[in-house]
Amino acid sequence: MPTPQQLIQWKQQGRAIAVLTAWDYAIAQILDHAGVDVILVGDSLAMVALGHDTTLPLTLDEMLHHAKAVCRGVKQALVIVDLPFMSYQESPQQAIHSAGRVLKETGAGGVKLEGGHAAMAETVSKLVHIGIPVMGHVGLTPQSVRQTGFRQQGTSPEDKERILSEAIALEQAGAFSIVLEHIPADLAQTISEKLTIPTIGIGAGHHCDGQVLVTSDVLGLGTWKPKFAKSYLNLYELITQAAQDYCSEVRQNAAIQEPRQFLEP
Ligand SMILES: Nc1nc(=O)c2c([nH]1)NC[C@@H]1CN(c3ccc(C(=O)N[C@@H](CCC(=O)O)C(=O)O)cc3)CN21
Ligand SMILES: CC(C)C(=O)C(=O)O
Ligand SMILES: [Mg+2]
Repeated sequence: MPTPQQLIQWKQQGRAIAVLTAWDYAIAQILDHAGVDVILVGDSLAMVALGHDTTLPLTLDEMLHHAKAVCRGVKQALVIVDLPFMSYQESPQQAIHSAGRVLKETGAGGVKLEGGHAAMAETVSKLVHIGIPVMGHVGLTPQSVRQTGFRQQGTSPEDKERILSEAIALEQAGAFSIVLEHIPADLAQTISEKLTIPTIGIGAGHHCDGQVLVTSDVLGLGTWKPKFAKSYLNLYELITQAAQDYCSEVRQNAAIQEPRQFLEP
């Protein structure tokens, strides 16, 4: 199992970090056996597993329920859990309480939270001082969807400057890694070169130190995905075919059995 410290060493060695999301035991077990380095229990599960339109409705208790299931399926990978919207933004104390529950009640190795402004960097620093590994997340931060939509961030010079300074602040606060979501590739490259800790990109080009995708997008399981997400399989079609094959077999067998019932005394 890679430790947060090992991920920093992998960056120095130029070994790329492969991250995928999981929300239940079955998927987590397969990803772990497949050799995925880090399994993220992303709050995107609100959308891909629970059917919400955004990640905002997910509660900490719901996240703990999914994170426990994921951890039962993982033997090798490092498991990181997203802190849900409004389970950490109120105060560093609230963040400590929520991250503490994640580490106490699941087998996870750390938490991820969104944003890199001064107040969030202070929260990260307090979590790290307690001994809780923290992954940062800047660029498109879906918990701010009501402000930004799901649009690409870091397109204006001021925005680029702000996102770079947030990433630096998170590294200085002690984050062991940072997700860069939906920002231009040149900005992601600049940040990756400036930081000692590894960057994990999603829709942020090929110059990051690792990549993350939402597993339902990779598997082609959902009906909607971001334009930057690559599918390696079309599970939607495969499951449809299997379910239809099953239905016709059940109906065929029923058709064979039905006349017999009339023959029985
Ligand atoms: N299935 C799934 N995959 C994800 O990667 C993902 C989620 N869900 N849910 C949480 C966030 C939301 N993410 C998203 C969602 C949409 C776009 C996207 O396609 N943006 C378009 C349209 C933006 C708009 O609404 O105007 C773009 O052109 O940027 C990007 C990232 C990434 N995360
Ligand atoms: C896409 C990743 C980075 C995430 O935060 C999530 O799945 O919730
Ligand atoms: Mg998330």
